[in-house]
Amino acid sequence: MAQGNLYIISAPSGAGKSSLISALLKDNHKMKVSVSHTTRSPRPGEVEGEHYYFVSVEQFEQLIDNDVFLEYAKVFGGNYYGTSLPMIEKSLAQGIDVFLDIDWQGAQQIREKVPDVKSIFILPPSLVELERRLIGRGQDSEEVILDRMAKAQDEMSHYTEYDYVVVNDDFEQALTDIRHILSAEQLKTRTQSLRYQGLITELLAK
Ligand SMILES: Nc1nc2c(ncn2[C@@H]2O[C@H](COP(=O)(O)OP(=O)(O)O)[C@@H](O)[C@H]2O)c(=O)[nH]1
Ligand SMILES: Nc1ncnc2c1ncn2[C@@H]1O[C@H](COP(=O)(O)OP(=O)(O)O)[C@@H](O)[C@H]1O
Repeated sequence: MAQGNLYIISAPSGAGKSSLISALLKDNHKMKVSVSHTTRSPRPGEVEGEHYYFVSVEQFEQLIDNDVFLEYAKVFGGNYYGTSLPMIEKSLAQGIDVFLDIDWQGAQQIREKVPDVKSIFILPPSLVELERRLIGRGQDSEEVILDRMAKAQDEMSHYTEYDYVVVNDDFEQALTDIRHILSAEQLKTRTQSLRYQGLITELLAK
């Protein structure tokens, strides 16, 4: 069976990553989003095991010692965020594409370990609009929003490390751009050779 593709999506907080990923999940496409572990507190409405696995610093450090993480980093407010390996491996082996919503530090670690990972960076149309979206989301205090805005330019300065860049101005357009990326990736020779192994053997038989 063909292996699923591993995708990284990064963006400054508020650029629209989660909204775009949720919309993609509704497409008729075999894909999953990896659920990370974090030491940050849940926001209202966030569900354990759906948005994150919420753990203490001690639990997170135990998981690091047990080599559970494919990557991990401290992202906001000194909180740990990490991607655990077992679920990803299982899904990819079942031919399911897996999306990682992670920051640039995690992306760098994964590129070292999984050279054929595909990465997409989402940019906001402006800093003013980014702040408007963070405020509009209504999930963070003023202090946290200031922290997220301060980190936004640091995150965005890494955009050249990614394979694709999508500007999330018009939501539907950004979604279409990502769908095109997924389609193109599925048509890559390496992926098609695995999917059509039988056909190719038949076509090339003497
Ligand atoms: N390295 C790494 N970053 C992560 C992971 N999970 C989430 N992040 C990143 O942590 C940042 C903050 O996430 P969060 O606090 O949920 O706020 P959000 O920006 O609104 O999604 C985002 O840039 C996420 O992409 C992870 O497992 N590893
Ligand atoms: N293209 C867009 N135009 C206007 N608002 C958007 C757009 N994309 C996302 N949003 C809104 O911006 C806010 C932040 O989006 P979210 O997906 O939570 O960002 P992230 O996951 O990158 O932090 C949400 O309220 C979302 O509905």
